[in-house]
Amino acid sequence: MLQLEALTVRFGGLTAVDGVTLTANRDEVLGLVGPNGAGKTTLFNAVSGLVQPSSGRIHFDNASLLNTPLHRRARMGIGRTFQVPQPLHELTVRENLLVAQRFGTGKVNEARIAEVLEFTNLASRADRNAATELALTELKALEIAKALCTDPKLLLLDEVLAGLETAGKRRFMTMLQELHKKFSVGILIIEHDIETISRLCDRVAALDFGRLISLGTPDEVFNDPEVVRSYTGAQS
Ligand SMILES: Nc1ncnc2c1ncn2[C@@H]1O[C@H](COP(=O)(O)OP(=O)(O)OP(=O)(O)O)[C@@H](O)[C@H]1O
Repeated sequence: MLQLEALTVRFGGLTAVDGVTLTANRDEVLGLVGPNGAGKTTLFNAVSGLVQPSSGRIHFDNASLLNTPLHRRARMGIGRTFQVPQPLHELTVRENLLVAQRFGTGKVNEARIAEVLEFTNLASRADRNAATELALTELKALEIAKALCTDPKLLLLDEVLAGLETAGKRRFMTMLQELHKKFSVGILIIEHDIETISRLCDRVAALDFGRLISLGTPDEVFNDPEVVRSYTGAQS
């Protein structure tokens, strides 16, 4: 579904993503890991259209994305969440979903919004102010809900579990597993916690200094000496 071919993103002299070739399929949960600054968010930004690649190709459902503006990519089925939840201030939870859906699909589908509110456990919070009246878990659920109501084929999740305590993390992981099946949406997730990635993901891609250094099952990748070296090197 998503195919990256030798994707490279440079910021001046810095190569943030360096020749990454990778495929993400609709029937899988694919984890993206790597030390801080490895290029994970930049790769997401290139796929969703926030940054322009310096070279390489991005295809989604066999169509090139290189000259495709942000809102068109959303309409093609690419949904994303951000590391820091970004609700629209002054608006309720439901209004946030309406705006996200309008942007992502060009129309409003109230039934889909009701289904998504129910699924993300936000139905009772639908008329609350999104910016001031939600707890962190609810804000994170809203990020997922905003992406889900655009009917995505692929969800890019940027550290959605960060900051949650263990029980909240577990509930959230279950929700992600369920939405993957119920809405048949592929997931590409950035996450630092190895246990979370191991439980959630079918495959893992590891980046270091922008390069793809390992790709395989969670076991294969986390036991790959180059991946171990990239993490221990980053900490020393
Ligand atoms: N807009 C930008 N301009 C200049 N440099 C940038 C920009 N965005 C990212 N970078 C640099 O590109 C590199 C990759 O950053 P990126 O945020 O993609 O890494 P990451 O793997 O997502 O890190 P983290 O796990 O800390 O979120 C870093 O060195 C970062 O400082």
